[in-house]
Amino acid sequence: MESPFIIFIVEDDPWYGQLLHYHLSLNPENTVHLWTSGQECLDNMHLLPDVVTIDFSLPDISGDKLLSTLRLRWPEVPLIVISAQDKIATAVHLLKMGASDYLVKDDNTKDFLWNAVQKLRETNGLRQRVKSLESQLQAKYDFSKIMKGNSPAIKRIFGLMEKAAQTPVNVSITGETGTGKELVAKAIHMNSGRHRKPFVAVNMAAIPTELLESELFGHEKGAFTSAVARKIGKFEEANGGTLFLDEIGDLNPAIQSKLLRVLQERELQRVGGNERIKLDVRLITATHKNLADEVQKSNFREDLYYRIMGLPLLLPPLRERGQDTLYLAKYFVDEFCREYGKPALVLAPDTLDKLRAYAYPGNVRELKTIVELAAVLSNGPEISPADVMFAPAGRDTSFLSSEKTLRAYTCAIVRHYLEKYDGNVPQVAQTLDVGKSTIYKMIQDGEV
Ligand SMILES: Nc1ncnc2c1ncn2[C@@H]1O[C@H](COP(=O)(O)OP(=O)(O)OP(=O)(O)O)[C@@H](O)[C@H]1O
Repeated sequence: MESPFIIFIVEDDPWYGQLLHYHLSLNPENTVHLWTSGQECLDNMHLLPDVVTIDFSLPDISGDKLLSTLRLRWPEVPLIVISAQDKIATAVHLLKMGASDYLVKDDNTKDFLWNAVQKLRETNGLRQRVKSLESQLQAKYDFSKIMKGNSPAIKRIFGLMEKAAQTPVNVSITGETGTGKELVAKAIHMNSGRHRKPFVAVNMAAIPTELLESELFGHEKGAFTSAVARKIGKFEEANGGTLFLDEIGDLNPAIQSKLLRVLQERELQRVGGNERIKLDVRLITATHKNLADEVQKSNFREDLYYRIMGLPLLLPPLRERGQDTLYLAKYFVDEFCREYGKPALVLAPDTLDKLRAYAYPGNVRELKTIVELAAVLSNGPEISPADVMFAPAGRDTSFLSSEKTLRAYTCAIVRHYLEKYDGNVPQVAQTLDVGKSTIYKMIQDGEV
């Protein structure tokens, strides 16, 4: 049940007070209290009224004195002044002191008061809804609630995210596709002092080069042939909040220079415009490339690199997060069942082996897709190895270019064959001409 809307009427004329009390009590959701003096009202403020109506001429405290006391101590509570005087100067004075409304005592007062209370109820309802949605959103972005992981590598990232949320420093996130870069950026924003302001994400690689400048900085009407109206750019959209620039490593040199200037000057001019627009934007960038290498190769401006680097976060690929693969797989299965109202599903031991053996070039995104598909395909309470389907082999074309140690290559090869033969260790051992126990040991040590 909704809590009642508490109304205080402070009125020394008993007949008039009763009239207002009766009228406002017609709505059963209102709880109305009638106080005949200012002191009585102050003594009962612990009841936390949603609105107080004040008669301007009270016996003990003047209306404006009571108004200023209430305003000072309970600034959130709306105050409606009811007065016999129809003087504009008094009304203006009281409204300036913080009264929400000023009503003159006449035959219509009770109806005006009814409407004023009704409006406050609606505003109150909306305010509470906004508050509850805000706290839901906040809870949704609680680091540990959205970013799952137990490995030391990911825990280190959580620690850095915490630090990033507490300061307005720029953040640069590096990680392979699907490692959670956008999730990290959103979580930092939602846990920072800017969480009530916009979070705007732009994928630089997805926007054609010729549109990028106007997309980021906006344009004025007529700036170019197709500019039929003024357009606000992503920087302006994010003003006061956070701008997440994904795939920053793919930026062409001309836009790199413009971006650098905007970041240095903390203001921008829309394309074709003269007005200088001040910016207060927290920048989070992400890339799957090694930006330092790109600087070395002269593909990325060194000055821009240092300007955006801020706090660097290196998201490890899933295959380097040890037991997190299985931890995340179980989490995604539970989430899937909860979301679709399915009875709980478990991953069979062979399925866990199969999931553990795969390299996940698409990282967490790929694991999530695989596990959700497996949950859809499964018959009965257990997800079997046959329900788990990986993308066609041979996707990982970067095999030799990634410059791993010999041991890491060995593990990758064993992982590949375990995947190919559905975790059938004797068959993998036979194909690679190694002992079964070597492979069992690698599985046991979490290497494959
Ligand atoms: N640690 C995690 N816990 C739970 N979900 C995760 C985690 N990491 C990533 N995800 C989920 O994986 C998917 C991919 O994450 P996200 O889009 O943030 O990755 P990305 O690195 O930005 O990818 P890309 O580089 O391809 O844009 C999303 O559905 C995200 O919610």
